[in-house]
Amino acid sequence: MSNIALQCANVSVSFGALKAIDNVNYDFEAGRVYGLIGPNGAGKTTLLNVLAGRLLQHQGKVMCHGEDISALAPHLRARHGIGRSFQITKIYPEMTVIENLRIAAQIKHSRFMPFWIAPRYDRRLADDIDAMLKMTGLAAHRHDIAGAMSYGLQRALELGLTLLPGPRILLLDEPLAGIGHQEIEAATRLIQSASAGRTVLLIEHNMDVIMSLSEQIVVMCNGSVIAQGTPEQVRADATVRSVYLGEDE
Ligand SMILES: Nc1ncnc2c1ncn2[C@@H]1O[C@H](COP(=O)(O)OP(=O)(O)OP(=O)(O)O)[C@@H](O)[C@H]1O
Repeated sequence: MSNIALQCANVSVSFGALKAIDNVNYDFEAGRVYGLIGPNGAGKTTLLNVLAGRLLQHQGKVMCHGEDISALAPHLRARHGIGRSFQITKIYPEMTVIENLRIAAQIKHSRFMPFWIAPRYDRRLADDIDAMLKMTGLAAHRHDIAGAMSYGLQRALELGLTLLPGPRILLLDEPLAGIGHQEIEAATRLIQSASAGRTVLLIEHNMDVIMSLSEQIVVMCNGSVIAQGTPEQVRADATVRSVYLGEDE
């Protein structure tokens, strides 16, 4: 069986005259963490939207474990094990942490449950929620109103909501955006533990974080993949340095 989890085959996206994605071909191997970098407007979020099914108007194909998923909406891609988080936090701010997680757990187990199954069903929900509270470090905040917590904790909760259905493929769009300095380390550790055993595509502008978390870096510019390799290879790549890392380095 192929070890390719996600595949872009000749993917292009146009917004009017602008070619946001220009014939991208890329195979993402199962179980690896990929960092997607590139200057503003390079096409990173657009590519993630194509993979997540939020942008169905594209040319070319998206394959998941060899199956063509190009026409599938996001909730149907979720059934193929694809989970996605956003630049802007998507939680239920008026609810408590545990209420937020309960909704995600209920969606996960949303099959018809006869009443005699209910106690076992409830136990499964409770187990899933407990596991996620532990993983996200939110156990002590379980009864806090989500929207009143620090932004770092809100992002941890959002990642928990994304992880609860058990995705095998995680698409993370700037998971550290807006997080204060003091919370970056904990958030990075959480992403690292969430990545274990999964295929991950990560967009992140914090270079130290993305270089430390990713096994492979994919560099985009003007809608194309212009370089790829390990973080060390990409740091040393002359083209990447001139178009992207140049000024910072
Ligand atoms: N819905 C849209 N309509 C028109 N143009 C769009 C749309 N979405 C993205 N674009 C344009 O497509 C190009 C790629 O945008 P995209 O958001 O994918 O880049 P990015 O690499 O994620 O940038 P950033 O790092 O700033 O988030 C940009 O020029 C952007 O302005």
